[in-house]
Amino acid sequence: MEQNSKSPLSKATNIVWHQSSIDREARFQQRGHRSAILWFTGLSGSGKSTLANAVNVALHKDGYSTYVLDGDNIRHGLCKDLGFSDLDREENIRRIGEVSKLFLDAGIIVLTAFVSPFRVDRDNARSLVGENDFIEIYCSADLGVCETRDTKGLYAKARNGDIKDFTGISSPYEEPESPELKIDTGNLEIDQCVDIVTNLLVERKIISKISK
Ligand SMILES: Nc1ncnc2c1ncn2[C@@H]1O[C@H](COP(=O)(O)OS(=O)(=O)O)[C@@H](OP(=O)(O)O)[C@H]1O
Ligand SMILES: Nc1ncnc2c1ncn2[C@@H]1O[C@H](COP(=O)(O)OP(=O)(O)O)[C@@H](O)[C@H]1O
Repeated sequence: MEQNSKSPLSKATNIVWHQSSIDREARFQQRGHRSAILWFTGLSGSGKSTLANAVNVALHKDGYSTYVLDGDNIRHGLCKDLGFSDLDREENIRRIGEVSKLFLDAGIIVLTAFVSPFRVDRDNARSLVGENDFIEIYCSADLGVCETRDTKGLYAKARNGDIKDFTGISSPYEEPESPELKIDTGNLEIDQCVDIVTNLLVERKIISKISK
């Protein structure tokens, strides 16, 4: 199978896809649960990291194999060469999509917490995997709420002009049109948000049950 042969970034020639002898079904049998990508998106301060980490704790406690990829952390390593221009964000999300796909193949429920402001970039990440494997979770909190939280003081800096291209202030956020979940993280308690996510995982038979 050819991979990314049409990507302008692709320099791969004479490369042949190597099929692993252990597939997702085998990992599912061993682990007792399916893998999935839980793609949290929303403004800075909307609660992506908090919710992804709380869901992670709930799943881990029940023995499910999980991993969180968080924007702030990934930008210290894998994506430390990238800034916040539209093109850099596109490349950031492209890499995260590819890494998430590897986690999916490894049988892990991967939770990604990135602003991922552009619809086309999120849709490209979705298109890398099967429709049932990608769960887009829109952490929907008003800009005013996010700005009031401003845990890192970034909104204040963006308003002052000390940070350029800041999402919601000087760079756009394109709301998801039909996410699997839209969660009112501006008003709901974190535990309520966690229940919404874990209930969907049970409903979709990714996990069999979750303890409350
Ligand atoms: N210009 C600008 N715009 C948005 N966010 C900024 C910016 N500069 C720094 N930060 C901090 O970086 C975090 C967002 O990184 P992401 O990798 O999630 O961004 S993106 O998906 O590539 O748009 C984001 O983290 P969260 O607050 O957790 O969302 C910010 O803390
Ligand atoms: N559902 C929620 N209700 C109240 N406060 C929240 C909620 N989710 C997150 N927070 C708080 O909002 C702030 C920003 O959350 P964070 O998870 O860092 O957002 P993001 O990752 O989207 O930037 C933190 O102080 C966090 O404790």
